[in-house]
Amino acid sequence: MKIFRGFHHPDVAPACALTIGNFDGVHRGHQAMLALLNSEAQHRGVQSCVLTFEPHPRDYFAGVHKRPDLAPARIGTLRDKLSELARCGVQQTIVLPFNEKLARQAPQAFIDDVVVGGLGARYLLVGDDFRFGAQRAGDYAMLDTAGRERGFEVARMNSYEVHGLRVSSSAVRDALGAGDMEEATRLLGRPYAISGHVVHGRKLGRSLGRSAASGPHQDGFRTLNLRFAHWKPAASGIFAVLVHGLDAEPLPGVANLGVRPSLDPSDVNGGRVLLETHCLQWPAHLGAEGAYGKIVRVELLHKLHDELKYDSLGALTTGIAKDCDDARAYFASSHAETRRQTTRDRI
Ligand SMILES: Cc1cc2nc3c(=O)[nH]c(=O)nc-3n(C[C@H](O)[C@H](O)[C@H](O)COP(=O)(O)O)c2cc1C
Ligand SMILES: Nc1ncnc2c1ncn2[C@@H]1O[C@H](COP(=O)(O)OP(=O)(O)OP(=O)(O)O)[C@@H](O)[C@H]1O
Repeated sequence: MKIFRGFHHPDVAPACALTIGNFDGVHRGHQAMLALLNSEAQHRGVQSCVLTFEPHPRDYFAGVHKRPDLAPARIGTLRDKLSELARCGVQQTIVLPFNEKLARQAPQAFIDDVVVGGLGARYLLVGDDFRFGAQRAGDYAMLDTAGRERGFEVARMNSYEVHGLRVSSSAVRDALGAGDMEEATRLLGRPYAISGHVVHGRKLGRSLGRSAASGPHQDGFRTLNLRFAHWKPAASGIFAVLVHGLDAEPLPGVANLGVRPSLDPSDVNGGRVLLETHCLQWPAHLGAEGAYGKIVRVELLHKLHDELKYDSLGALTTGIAKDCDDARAYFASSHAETRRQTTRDRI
């Protein structure tokens, strides 16, 4: 999949079958839409193209109005979105910075500058609730009229539903917020996952478990850390996870997604949202530093509990040791084994 920031680039396809939206999570409704988009693009001999925004428009307005509560919790980072769009077979994605100019652009100007002038849309597919342009004043009827005048076809996608409910990013956010990973999986059509480069933490984890130097924890609770590049993740807490991309088989682990309230907030990652994963069994052949710089995908299969503010490092160590035991118990259950089998081929 080709990715462009903005559409003023010589390699942007001169004509395309287009869809527009935020695509946070790339859920089953989005997937159904993208399948239709791909087949319409193929039929017309043009590229399938997604136009998406970064930041999310509601993040932009939350900033302008100094109302962080208006920002939607984020299901995935831009990296997650782009990798799922590519997996859905999209040929080209344009990431448009959502800024003041776009926020103020009248719907007709958006059609002229972006849809026709910038992207050469021959076919435009939108959802049944799609609105666009300043004040969200543009709608399907306006697009349809413009399409007749400017020579592009406009189609509307019916709501894709699961058990009678429209699948939406908001519904996925609600499921993740409630820690209901089974419901999130149903809506996403895959287990919820976060991917990214393994970055350095402050290497405290390796000494944490050692104070309880016995049993399986004598090497400490080393963690592999991914940054979640948004301040408001839709999910948070402690999870049983599978790590893909390090070894031939996914590695079972236990992870913390959050801001680590028990630690000193002034450290290098203080306040940043991290996904910190402790693999329950670290393959010897990877070596102690074998994960740094690699891109991994961590599936959050089952929530154990919310992040806690422990009052000492000793209490944190005891808490993590219990989380490891609980994750082991989860993986020992037949239910988890089924999930593990079904995710194996998605590295
Ligand atoms: C399974 C697990 C559970 C955790 N739970 C919490 C928690 O409830 N509260 C908290 O403040 N930090 C929690 N942490 C974060 C640890 O404080 C952090 O991973 C540890 O200090 C290592 O940091 P480092 O990777 O920078 O070395 C957890 C970490 C793991 C791996
Ligand atoms: N279940 C669905 N069925 C059909 N089309 C959908 C569905 N969900 C989203 N779409 C369409 O996909 C495009 C991108 O959707 P977008 O990510 O902006 O919205 P969303 O998933 O409804 O998110 P939110 O809940 O935050 O409004 C839009 O045209 C939207 O109408």
